[in-house]
Amino acid sequence: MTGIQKAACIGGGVIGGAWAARFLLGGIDVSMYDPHPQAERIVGEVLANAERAYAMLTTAPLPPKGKLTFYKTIEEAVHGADWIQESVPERVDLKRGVLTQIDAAADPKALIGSSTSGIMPTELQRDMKHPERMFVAHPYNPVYLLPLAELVGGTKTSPETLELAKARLAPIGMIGVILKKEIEAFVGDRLLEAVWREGLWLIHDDICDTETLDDVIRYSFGIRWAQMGMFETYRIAGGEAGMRHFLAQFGPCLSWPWTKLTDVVDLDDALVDKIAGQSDAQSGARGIRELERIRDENLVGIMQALKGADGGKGWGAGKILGDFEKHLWAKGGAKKDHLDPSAPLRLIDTKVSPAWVDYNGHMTEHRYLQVFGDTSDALLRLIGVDFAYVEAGHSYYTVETHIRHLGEAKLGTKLYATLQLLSTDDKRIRFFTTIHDAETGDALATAEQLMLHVDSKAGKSVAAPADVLARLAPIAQAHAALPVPEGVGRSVGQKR
Ligand SMILES: NC(=O)C1=CN([C@@H]2O[C@H](COP(=O)(O)OP(=O)(O)OC[C@H]3O[C@@H](n4cnc5c(N)ncnc54)[C@H](O)[C@@H]3O)[C@@H](O)[C@H]2O)C=CC1
Ligand SMILES: C[N+](C)(C)CC(=O)CC(=O)[O-]
Repeated sequence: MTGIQKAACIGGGVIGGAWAARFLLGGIDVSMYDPHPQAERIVGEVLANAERAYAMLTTAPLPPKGKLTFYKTIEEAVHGADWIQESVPERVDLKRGVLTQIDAAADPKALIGSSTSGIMPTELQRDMKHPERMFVAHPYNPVYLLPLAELVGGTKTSPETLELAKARLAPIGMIGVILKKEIEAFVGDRLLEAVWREGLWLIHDDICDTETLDDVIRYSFGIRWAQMGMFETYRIAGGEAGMRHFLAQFGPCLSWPWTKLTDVVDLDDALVDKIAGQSDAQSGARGIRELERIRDENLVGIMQALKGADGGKGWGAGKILGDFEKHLWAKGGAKKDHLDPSAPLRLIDTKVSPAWVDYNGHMTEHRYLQVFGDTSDALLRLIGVDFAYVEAGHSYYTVETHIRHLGEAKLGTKLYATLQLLSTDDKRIRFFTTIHDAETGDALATAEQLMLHVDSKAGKSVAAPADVLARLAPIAQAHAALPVPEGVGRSVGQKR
């Protein structure tokens, strides 16, 4: 994948700060320009939340975090950047001025994206000298978690620019969707505005309050939209007769009408007070950063669930997450030259994230199995059993596991896992993994496990190929000389 080498963020508010976090956590250095006196604090807080979210999102090896530098001018900030993202307030005159300044100072080959929620790129690129590399890259909040950027070109944008932008977003876990034509507010905000307009009327007319309205969304079609969107959902709602039947049944309702879509509610002081008051009553007990953290935990949970959907292939945003993780593993997984076979292999470094903690206030039991599984996956990648190998039809399956819990891991505890081979043959790998507290080195849990090499299409065990066995052999040989770890061969309840 062709990635971004250096990014510049012009504007570091809600969206610019979150773009910066997406780039930095993707290993890209970021130059930032924002005249706000507290820009560094604000971006720092967004980045802290983003790091917390990534720790929950994935155990795949993130690249070393990029370096964030604040500059006093746009010219300095864009110097050397190959992706420049403009995220200043939504005013056409301001954006046009800033983009023209960026254009004058940037490398002519740099891509220039605007975060605008609705202004057409043709309007924005009007005064630029190199408008062919300017486009809208409209993201969704929080940019560091939600993968979509709508890519929209203006009349002067070259088609190559949009393709290049799409390719450069993939390595940071994003998906660029190229729109066929430019239109104000693009696709997402057209839909959101329609729903929002209707929501404002429902509050204005005292049909419900803000909390009830949010409940209606989050207990019903909000969850549905997160996984299938609108048309695939409605296809199912048409039953066996599908979309045609759905359109025939519900199409006529469009003209009854059920909505006030074309009327714009007057956001006068009374309505603003009413909405703000109801929103304070609904959510005011929590600060914005706290609400952001709750939102992020929920989004991570949804995305992780979707990653395992469709028989493990991944679905929707979960498929994008799965592809991102494959890319991370391919780039950073198990650095072979750092692994010394004369000791148990240190294969995983991780941290106890909030989603891992149970009602006892410590890491819950299935997360231990997850870390053990991630560790054996790392061993497999080391011996050449990677995603391509599995897709080609062979794999190792775990057939037996015995876990012992020896200590507690609380929220935020840094962990690492070491693996020692106990015995191997052409089909089997028996091994012993220890999860350690990274601060003290103490063993917190151990697992003795057995994996079997399989032909996954035939559904039976077969001998592993010679090249895999050849990579396994030197590790097995070196580990045979190590003392047998305490706990090997223990059964449940057995006395020490
Ligand atoms: N907030 C949201 O949910 C989303 C916003 N957007 C778009 O992102 C853009 C930014 O919006 P937000 O981040 O929400 O606004 P914001 O108000 O949080 O941030 C704007 C930032 O731009 C800075 N700024 C003002 N003039 C500047 C200049 N001349 N040069 C550099 N920085 C300057 C401000 O100091 C502020 O930090 C807008 O175009 C908006 O439509 C896109 C997707 C979602
Ligand atoms: C409210 N908004 C128009 C700025 C929203 C967006 O542009 C996208 C989003 O994150 O909802």
